Amino acid sequence: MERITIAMAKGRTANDAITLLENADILFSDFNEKGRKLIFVDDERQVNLIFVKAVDVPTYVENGAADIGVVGKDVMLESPKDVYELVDLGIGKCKMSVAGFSGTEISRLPQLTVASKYPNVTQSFFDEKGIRTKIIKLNGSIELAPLIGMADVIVDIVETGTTLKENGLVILEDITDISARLIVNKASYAIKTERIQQFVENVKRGLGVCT
Ligand SMILES: Nc1ncnc2c1ncn2[C@@H]1O[C@H](COP(=O)(O)OP(=O)(O)OP(=O)(O)O)[C@@H](O)[C@H]1O
Ligand SMILES: O=P(O)(O)OC[C@H]1O[C@H](OP(=O)(O)OP(=O)(O)O)[C@H](O)[C@@H]1O
Repeated sequence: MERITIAMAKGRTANDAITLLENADILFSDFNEKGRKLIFVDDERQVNLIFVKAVDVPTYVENGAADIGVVGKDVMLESPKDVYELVDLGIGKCKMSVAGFSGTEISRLPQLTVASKYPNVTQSFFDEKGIRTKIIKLNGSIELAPLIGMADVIVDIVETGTTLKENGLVILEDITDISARLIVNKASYAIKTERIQQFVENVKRGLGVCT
């Protein structure tokens, strides 16, 4: 049997992703969410699991360092990669939204300053609306930007809405729903077709998705 390598993030989606693999009969008995181990090997089923930063998952898959990846749709939208996106895994559900102070009229401003971790998605979204923007790329604590006057609005992930609420912000417009996707390296899919198709079928069966 050919060995396959799966890349995923050891962040908030890791536990659900591990459960998905378990449902597909792939077990990493020594996995511990609090541990710092970055690579796990299942010799019986010929699967390696590597933990990388969420935004790097598609890079590992595109370059063939991993055959398969589990990654948020937000990451794929921001930096599209030349990979196959095969399954919506239905975990890591959240949405990407424009948020700001209640009553902010986006289209009234001559130029909108937007803070975001997602500058490319932000640019396309406002370009499509014909709204001129200045985009400030941040890597975290995005909700702070309107509070200190650095941006008029933000584009960020909203899950429970707690972060917005606790900072006195509201959703002004939703951009898109987000969930984790299973992505596959194109060459791996060509070379290890049966092995990868079998893996994908097992994952889908574990998800309860009809194939
Ligand atoms: N509340 C949330 N905030 C951010 N991402 C969320 C949330 N809920 C689900 N997600 C999904 O989980 C992924 C983020 O996972 P993770 O926490 O590992 O990455 P991260 O926020 O970039 O963390 P880090 O910068 O610490 O690596 C996102 O790409 C998104 O698809
Ligand atoms: O709607 P909620 O459930 O409150 O979740 C949304 C928040 O979670 C994420 O931040 P994260 O925890 O990744 O922190 P950071 O971006 O500030 O690093 C995201 O950027 C929002 O700030």
